[in-house]
Amino acid sequence: MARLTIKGISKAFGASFAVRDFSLDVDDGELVCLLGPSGSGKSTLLRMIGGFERPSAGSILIDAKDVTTLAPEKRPTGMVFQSHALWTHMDVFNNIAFGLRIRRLPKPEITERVESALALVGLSNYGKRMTTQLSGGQQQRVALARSLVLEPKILLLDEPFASLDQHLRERLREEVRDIQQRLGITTLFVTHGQDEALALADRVVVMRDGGTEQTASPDLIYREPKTEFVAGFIGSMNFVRVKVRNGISEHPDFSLTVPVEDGDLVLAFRPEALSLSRTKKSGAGIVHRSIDFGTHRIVDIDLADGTRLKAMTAPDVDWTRGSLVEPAATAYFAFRDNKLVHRSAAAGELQTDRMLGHV
Ligand SMILES: Nc1ncnc2c1ncn2[C@@H]1O[C@H](COP(=O)(O)OP(=O)(O)OP(=O)(O)O)[C@@H](O)[C@H]1O
Repeated sequence: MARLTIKGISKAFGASFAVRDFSLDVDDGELVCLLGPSGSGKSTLLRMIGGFERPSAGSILIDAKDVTTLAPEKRPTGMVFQSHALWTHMDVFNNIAFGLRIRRLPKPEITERVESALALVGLSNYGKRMTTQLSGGQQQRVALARSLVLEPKILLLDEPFASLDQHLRERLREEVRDIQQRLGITTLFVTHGQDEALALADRVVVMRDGGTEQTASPDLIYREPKTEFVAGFIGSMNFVRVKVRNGISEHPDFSLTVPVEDGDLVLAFRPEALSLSRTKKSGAGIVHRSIDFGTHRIVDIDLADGTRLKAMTAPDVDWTRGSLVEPAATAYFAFRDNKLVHRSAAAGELQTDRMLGHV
């Protein structure tokens, strides 16, 4: 088990920064997901921790030992990349044994450790297969075993399942979570799939432009997004731009009491916090589409100003296309200049698991 401490690291490529003054503490046995849009610096950060990239500033400590300038093989880290890069001229056993041979371990120990790594990833009896004879999912399992066999203190996973289909990705991420918990190995997992991050992580770091936008448990990220960016990035969210005058938002559909200074504001509602009622009033919202997901229904509504909203309703009420509806918000967030300035009391009670993967 190991603790990872990242202190104010930056990485500049020429004049631009891929990572900017990034700090994070990862606890013994914790699994942290780095989540963010393409180009937000996730891979660069992971590569610096693994020793494949030298930081321009800052330091990286593993169990209080400074490893900032150590070569990858001198660090107690194991990294699994998006493309597995297995050796095609070697069988599975030798792919996994390679790192142990370099370390000159005795032969019986190599055999024992490779076999237990194969068992860990569910590939016992695959040792003699050539890697070209494996499916994509099996190849990623071999890549994982190749890292785990070296017993790293810190496991670094850079979108390891990005190239696999959704079903397999879900299965493998469950397996990784299982292995990670069984071994109690401190893990950093890069992804740009929010469902993956929320399903796997003890904590999520939402990255943007090389910095941290928010670090919190998946549940808190969902229920208490600190910025408009995080609110829009995690789960489904509706945004409506309003002007606030005398503490009331001026909007034909969402006239709410918002205890903030007058001025422009962005109101944000989760689909499950939007309730609909039928109306005959012209100028109301119009149902664009309504999809039955069995457990719930997702209804798209167009407002008069062109804004499209998503509402989550009970599955058994059909909102036919073209019906006039009045949306009302039961919970909302209010953002100004990207920062959360107010959250209605009910917003803290939204349920992460109701929404994930559904909208
Ligand atoms: N070797 C390099 N030389 C120059 N610029 C680089 C280099 N590596 C990364 N960058 C830049 O740094 C920024 C962050 O890249 P990085 O790959 O870390 O992002 P990412 O969040 O992992 O993206 P993705 O999700 O697409 O993999 C990008 O703007 C990228 O173009």
